[in-house]
Amino acid sequence: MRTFPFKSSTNTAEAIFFGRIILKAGILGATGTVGQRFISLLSQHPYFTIQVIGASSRSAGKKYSEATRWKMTTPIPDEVKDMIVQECKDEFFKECDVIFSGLDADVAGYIESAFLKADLAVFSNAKNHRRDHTVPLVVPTVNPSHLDLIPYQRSLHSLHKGFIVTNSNCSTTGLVVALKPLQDAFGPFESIIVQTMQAISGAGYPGVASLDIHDNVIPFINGEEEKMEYETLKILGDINETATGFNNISFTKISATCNRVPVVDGHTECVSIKFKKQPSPSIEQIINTLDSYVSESQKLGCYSSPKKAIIFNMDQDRPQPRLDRDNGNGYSVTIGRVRKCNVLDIKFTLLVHNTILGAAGSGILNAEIAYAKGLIKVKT
Ligand SMILES: NC(=O)C1=CN([C@@H]2O[C@H](COP(=O)(O)OP(=O)(O)OC[C@H]3O[C@@H](n4cnc5c(N)ncnc54)[C@H](OP(=O)(O)O)[C@@H]3O)[C@@H](O)[C@H]2O)C=CC1
Ligand SMILES: N[C@@H](CC(=O)OP(=O)(O)O)C(=O)O
Repeated sequence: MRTFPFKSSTNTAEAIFFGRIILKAGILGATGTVGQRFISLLSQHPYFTIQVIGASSRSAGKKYSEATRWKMTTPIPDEVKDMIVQECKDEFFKECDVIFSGLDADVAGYIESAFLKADLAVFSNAKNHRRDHTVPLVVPTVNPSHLDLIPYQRSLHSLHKGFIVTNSNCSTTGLVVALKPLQDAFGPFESIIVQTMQAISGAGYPGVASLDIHDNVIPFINGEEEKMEYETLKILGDINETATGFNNISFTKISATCNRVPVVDGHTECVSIKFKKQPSPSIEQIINTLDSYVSESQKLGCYSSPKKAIIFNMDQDRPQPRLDRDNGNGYSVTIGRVRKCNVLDIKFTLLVHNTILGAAGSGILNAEIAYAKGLIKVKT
């Protein structure tokens, strides 16, 4: 296992001076909501340097500051604002050790496939490759063991260092962080019912029209419920002993209902679950299990890993998006209101930052874990 030698926030030059490993990162879809989050997180990251940024032909050839409509609350990082945006063609990214993709799903499928073919290591946010059984679908604080599929994926495409790893749908991300410790402790679920209240930033920029979302709730997000119902099972499943596929994408019944609400960042989810094994655990056992969960990314000491993957809040009116979305720098899921469910076994409410752990942050933490596991081959 490899570890990054230092854990501080010195700049790139100092890092090279100290002999630290620096991974050259390319960002696809750099001008969008997720792309901006990648830029903001990577520019403060001691082990990555932003090498190339790409977007559509509408943006290519322009300075980043002219091509993007920057919506982060911090300014555009100095090292990026004058960078020229490239077209998303693999030839412009061949010096990169890792590629982070925040591409629109209409184009992510074929662009990411071309990057894979060019032997590049791609961490994608888009939905396109998530259902491929040779592609790890990884939430970094839940199932990093699925990265072990990478050698098999490489062998199928005769690659030396390339692969595609996807992170999951943002609502699914929050849900599986809560479910994973419960499944590990108390066995599989009989059924799961989840209702989401999803932030506007989840729809990208400009996203939902202000006249639709202001003073309103929209009870439909295209394709979201199907994604939650499928991705949860893949993520909670096990890969087989030869790391060539999955053992048990389980038969848990899941029902998701997804709503868009007038919140800027942070998806809230109300979850009810029933365990297969009865009698079900007590509320106290559930709370202790959630509160004491330690993810593999924490054990590996990854730079972006939150100190706690789950932050349990006992207050009766939490979690709330405005108050809790930045917990663990946006990498923790906050859970509260654990109580008995009169229909299933238990119910609770969770909150996940949709563009950090739910998107760019997962890609970055997945890359840190893949590097620690020796799965990223760095150009020397
Ligand atoms: N927002 C969120 O919370 C989450 C989003 N995702 C996924 O991440 C991806 C990006 O989402 P988001 O940032 O919200 O979307 P945006 O619409 O904000 O950004 C889309 C990006 O894709 C680029 N793009 C569009 N068309 C092309 C093209 N033909 N060639 C190259 N680049 C192109 C855009 O470039 P340009 O500016 O030049 O048009 C822009 O950089 C999507 O697949 C989304 O489903 C996943 C989890 C959460
Ligand atoms: N659909 C999510 C964001 C998203 O783009 O998800 P996905 O990566 O699964 O397409 C939302 O609206 O909040």
